[in-house]
Amino acid sequence: MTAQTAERDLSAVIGLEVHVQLETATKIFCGCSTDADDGDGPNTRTCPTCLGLPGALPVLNEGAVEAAVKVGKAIDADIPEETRFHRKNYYYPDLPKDFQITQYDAPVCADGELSFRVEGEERTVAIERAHLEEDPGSLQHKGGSIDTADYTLVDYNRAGTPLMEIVTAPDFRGAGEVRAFLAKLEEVLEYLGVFDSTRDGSLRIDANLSIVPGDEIADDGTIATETLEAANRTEVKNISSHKGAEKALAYEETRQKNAVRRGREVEQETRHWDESRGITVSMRSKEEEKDYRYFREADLPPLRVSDWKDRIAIPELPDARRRRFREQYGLSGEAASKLTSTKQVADFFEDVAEQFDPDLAATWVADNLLGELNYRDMAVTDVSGRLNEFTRLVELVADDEITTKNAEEVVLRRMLDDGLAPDEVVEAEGLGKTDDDAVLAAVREVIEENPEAVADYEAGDDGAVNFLVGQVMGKTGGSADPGTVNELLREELP
Ligand SMILES: Nc1ncnc2c1ncn2[C@@H]1O[C@H](COP(=O)(O)OP(=O)(O)OP(=O)(O)O)[C@@H](O)[C@H]1O
Ligand SMILES: [Mg+2]
Ligand SMILES: [Mg+2]
Repeated sequence: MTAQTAERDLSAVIGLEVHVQLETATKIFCGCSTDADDGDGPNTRTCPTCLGLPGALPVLNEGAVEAAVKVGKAIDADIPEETRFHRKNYYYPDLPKDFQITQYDAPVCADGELSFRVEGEERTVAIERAHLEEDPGSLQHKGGSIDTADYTLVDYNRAGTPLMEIVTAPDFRGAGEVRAFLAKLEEVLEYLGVFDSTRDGSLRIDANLSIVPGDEIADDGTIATETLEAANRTEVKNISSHKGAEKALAYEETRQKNAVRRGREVEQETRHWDESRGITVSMRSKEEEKDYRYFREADLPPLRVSDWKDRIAIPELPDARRRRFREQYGLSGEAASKLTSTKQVADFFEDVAEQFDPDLAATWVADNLLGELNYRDMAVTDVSGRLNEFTRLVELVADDEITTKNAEEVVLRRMLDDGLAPDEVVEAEGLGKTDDDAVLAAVREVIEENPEAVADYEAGDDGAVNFLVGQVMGKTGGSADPGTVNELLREELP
């Protein structure tokens, strides 16, 4: 077999476990703040419960369950009548009580799915389950990374932050698909208001990858369960960015394909993604389920969500909102995508579109505002308190009080750079369109001062008007409307 056929005959199979921090004010089993890093220093947001001291009892945070139910609804999952917590036992310094309270056989969400677009195609990946659990503390490796550090410090401020672990089926066939999926997942979670992507470490990925011979993949892309179970997979733990996941998986795919091609077996193991070196390194052989000695968490009774879940509402999700924007406002697909990129942008646009022609609102929000914000590394959330100022700017343009060019290039920029209100910029820069009398006076002066151009015009040279328009624009400091000047000139010329 040549290397080329071998390449074609092997396919990567990828499944993800995505851990997302749910946005709640307090931790999942105690009243400590979830603000892990508000400047007070390590281990200041802790109590006997999240420190795992003997005898401390967990009390479930209702807000965390509501957030989880919202996620379940957004991914079309089944939310069972009753959900339960289990103890997953393992020894590691980030987990002082030596077990993590998590879910096992009755997770809060099961059998969901998420669709996303990759390279112009719609893909749907199954979500096997999504369950609630507590985040462990965070380790800080000093003098190196996890495998090379001199020593390690532990901070329990993060311990007990509500996490949702979202487990996909092994439905991905490449790292690029994973990246597109993660972007879509984050978008949905942010729309739900249960997640903050700007928070450090708020999304962490365990990426599982195995190599399967291409002829084991059916025409519809499915792979037999026995094949999936038989394939040795590696799990790259704790990747903290989309880009990291993409790179780690691309690396792992190449590494495993090379091993298979050389006739070596891939070890079933847990690996670590070393961001700075751009490689994955072996950490330990993969633990098996029995290693965790799962058993019921007796300190938390089973939770009935059956009637409660119906009262938990979710907002319009990005796909639906994009569709509605196209229909209701007549926007192009591209404009609708841009304007729904975050819930905040979409809300902002709708506030502006309520007051103006949707096309004008779309141009101003999608092109001008987002462009200028992007250039400054700012987000719509940085200006959401200034909606009135922004609508005033659009109003100045709509009412023809300032030119579009000045609005874009002067007013908007100074609003963002100097925090000025639009009327203040117009005043400071003298941008108000010159009133008609002043323009007429300038037109007459220009005709007086340029007898040669006037003669050319009389001789039939229409281009001479353009020259005269330029002269008038110069006299009025660019504030006159060129179309009006043109008309006035033709009226005044002999
Ligand atoms: N052959 C395979 N190749 C790649 N990924 C796979 C394969 N089979 C299963 N997976 C993926 O492995 C993951 C299994 O996650 P799950 O949480 O169920 O178990 P785990 O990793 O053993 O448990 P833990 O939570 O302790 O890490 C899923 O994302 C699944 O899609
Ligand atoms: Mg898991
Ligand atoms: Mg795992």
